Amino acid sequence: ESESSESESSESDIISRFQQYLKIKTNHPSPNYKQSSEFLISEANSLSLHSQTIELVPGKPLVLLKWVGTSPDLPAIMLYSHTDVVPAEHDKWDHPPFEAHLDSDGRIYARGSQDMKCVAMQYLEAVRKLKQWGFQPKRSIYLAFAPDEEIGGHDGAEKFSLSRVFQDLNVAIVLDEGLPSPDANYRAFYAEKSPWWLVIKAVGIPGHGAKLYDNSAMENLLKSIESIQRYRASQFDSIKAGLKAIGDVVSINTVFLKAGTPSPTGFVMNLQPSEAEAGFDIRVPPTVDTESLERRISEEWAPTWRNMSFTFKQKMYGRDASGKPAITKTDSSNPWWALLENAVQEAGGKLGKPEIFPASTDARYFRNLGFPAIGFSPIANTPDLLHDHNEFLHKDEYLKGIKIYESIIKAYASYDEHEIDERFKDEL
Ligand SMILES: CSCC[C@H](NC=O)C(=O)O
Ligand SMILES: [Zn+2]
Ligand SMILES: [Zn+2]
Repeated sequence: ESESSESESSESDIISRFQQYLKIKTNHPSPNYKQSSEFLISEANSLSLHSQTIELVPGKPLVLLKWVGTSPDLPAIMLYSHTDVVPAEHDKWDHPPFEAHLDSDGRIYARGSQDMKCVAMQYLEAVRKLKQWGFQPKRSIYLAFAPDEEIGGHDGAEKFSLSRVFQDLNVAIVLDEGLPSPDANYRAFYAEKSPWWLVIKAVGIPGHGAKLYDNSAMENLLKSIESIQRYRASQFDSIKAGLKAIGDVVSINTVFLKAGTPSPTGFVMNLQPSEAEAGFDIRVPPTVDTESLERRISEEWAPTWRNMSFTFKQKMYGRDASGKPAITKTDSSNPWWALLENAVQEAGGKLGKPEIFPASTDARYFRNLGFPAIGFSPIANTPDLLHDHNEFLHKDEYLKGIKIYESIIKAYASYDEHEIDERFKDEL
């Protein structure tokens, strides 16, 4: 009886630590990084982990923790997470997004419960358990808690990945976030799409709203939008037909439309405007022929002969320094992939087919520098509610994820290529 109440109380401690982190308002546009850093450092102290706060940009701290390995010269393991979260529309949630409400079913509602405060705390809880059991890592393990992923990572992962501090860590493998899986198989990502945020603008002759004439700004912009919608449908159709996965196609969505002549009661209704603009969030898989997409943009979607121009608010290429697609290998040339698959399996889970992440994560900065990076969040049987209202994680799924990380950290920190574990020999 005492045993069961003991394990119950430790489970509630684990959940309440998760809730504490979820309650810290690290939402944009002004994330409270001071509070999150203090919390993470106090967790580190309770685990006797060495901690360091790195402020590559003032007010944007990255907390770096270290568990020293017994063979500290072996390349290290990096357990990476971002501390910031996207904003939440409080009145559209069933439970306030920063109260981490645990409902009677066991669901924990909070902004960041899936993206990705869960992962951050699961790393720490797994380390706590491994330490309690007396496990000693062979490789050193770093835990990095970085700012600003949700706004592009420029003052976080980008600067960190290029810093002397990071280079000196001698990292072998980076683990970063993935996505929830609606079924029982976990999802794992070996690459990601690159963001192209495109704005196209049309100009044209203004005129009376009753007139029919060619080359108005609106007509020119709408022709582009029709063409973009056809392209979007062709990409989406190959997913709907089951021929391709979301990670393998170009996604393009219209995210703003800006046109018309404002009036006190809305817009002037009998005036065809001289300018019209639209914005698109495009995501480009790493192996797509970017030149042909660029040609499509300049020749079909924003051709100068139709009085159009375009700019990019963001444009990245998923390539490494040598120009090759920034892809982490999933074959036998990358032992970390097989180790992950095995470790997940030993903890009673299963990985689905390796995927390309449909959006952006900080992992791209490490992959572009040639480091292997795997996107993985141990969340199965859960709807993907990243950036959505009512983001939640069931406590049992959270607890299961800790076991998954215990297994991964054990396997990763023990892996020594000169002394291959017999169990994995076939797969490696
Ligand atoms: C391109 S920088 C923005 C990064 C952001 N990451 C997660 O959602 C994304 O929109 O993919
Ligand atoms: Zn995220
Ligand atoms: Zn996010």
